[in-house]
Amino acid sequence: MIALAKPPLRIAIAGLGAVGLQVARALDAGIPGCELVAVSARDREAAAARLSTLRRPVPVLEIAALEPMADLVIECAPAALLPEIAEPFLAAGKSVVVLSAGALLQHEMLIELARQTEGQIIVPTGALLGLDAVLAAAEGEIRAVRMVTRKPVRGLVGAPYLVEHNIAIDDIREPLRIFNGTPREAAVGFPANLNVAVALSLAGIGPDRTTLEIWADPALTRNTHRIEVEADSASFSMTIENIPSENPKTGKITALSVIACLRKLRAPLRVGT
Ligand SMILES: NC(=O)C1=CN([C@@H]2O[C@H](COP(=O)(O)OP(=O)(O)OC[C@H]3O[C@@H](n4cnc5c(N)ncnc54)[C@H](O)[C@@H]3O)[C@@H](O)[C@H]2O)C=CC1
Ligand SMILES: O=C([O-])CC(=O)C(=O)O
Repeated sequence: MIALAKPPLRIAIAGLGAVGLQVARALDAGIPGCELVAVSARDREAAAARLSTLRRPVPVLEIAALEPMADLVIECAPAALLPEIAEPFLAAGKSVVVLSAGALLQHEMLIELARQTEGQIIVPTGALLGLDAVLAAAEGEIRAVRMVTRKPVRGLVGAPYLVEHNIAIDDIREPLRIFNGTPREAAVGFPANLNVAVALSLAGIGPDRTTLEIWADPALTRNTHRIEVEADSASFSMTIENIPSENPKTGKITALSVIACLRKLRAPLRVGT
């Protein structure tokens, strides 16, 4: 006997920028088992105009109005909005896809809330690679995880860490190391830039034992992340060179990672950890 079809997962998107708009378009084009039901945006009129080309336009609502309408929300907004977006969904035992992964470290109560209600926080691989291998290695013993991020100057300007430490990068002619520390420190100093390092640390040995260097490189056009892992099961190193999207801080692959993650939620065949 064939089981009855499940109702589609009702999906809301909070933040209609470089990531949100592309994910909205993909959902509108069709991701099996998923249905876009609403979005939230700062400028609601502009968002409605951007959505008018969808086959099935959806309402643009306040953040607080999303939860009653949806089973899952995709947070792709400025990091400061993470608690406002995630908390109602988690309190109701629902799921949240989190792009502003760095902000999870400042709001660890969200993870505790998900534990209590059996909700779920899903951090997609985003602009990074290899979290499947890092997760597998973490089931054994990981000795070290190192990450080196190199970004074009325009992908870093304005970061609070640079302002606070009076580091001027606009006119540099050579690559300059601007940070050497941990993902926990970077999440505060580079909230719009180093979500990837926090995602890596959550998959591996945590935000205090992972090490991170950030370089501003005037010759680069791509956001480049290199990861090196030493574990009792394997040693591996990986590099990704991200082509920036319409937002120079965000690689094009980020939205595609979210789309792949959504496709996996109801897929008959799941590949990768
Ligand atoms: N985990 C990862 O691998 C990556 C994470 N990110 C993070 O994902 C998030 C989204 O990135 P992008 O789409 O590039 O950013 P974006 O700046 O292009 O879009 C964010 C959108 O949120 C909107 N917004 C602002 N206030 C709002 C409010 N009160 N209600 C609803 N919407 C509001 C803005 O108008 C903007 O359209 C950022 O936090 C970014 O740092 C970005 C790249 C990779
Ligand atoms: O590489 C990118 O495109 C984005 C990035 O570093 C991040 O948000 O963590």
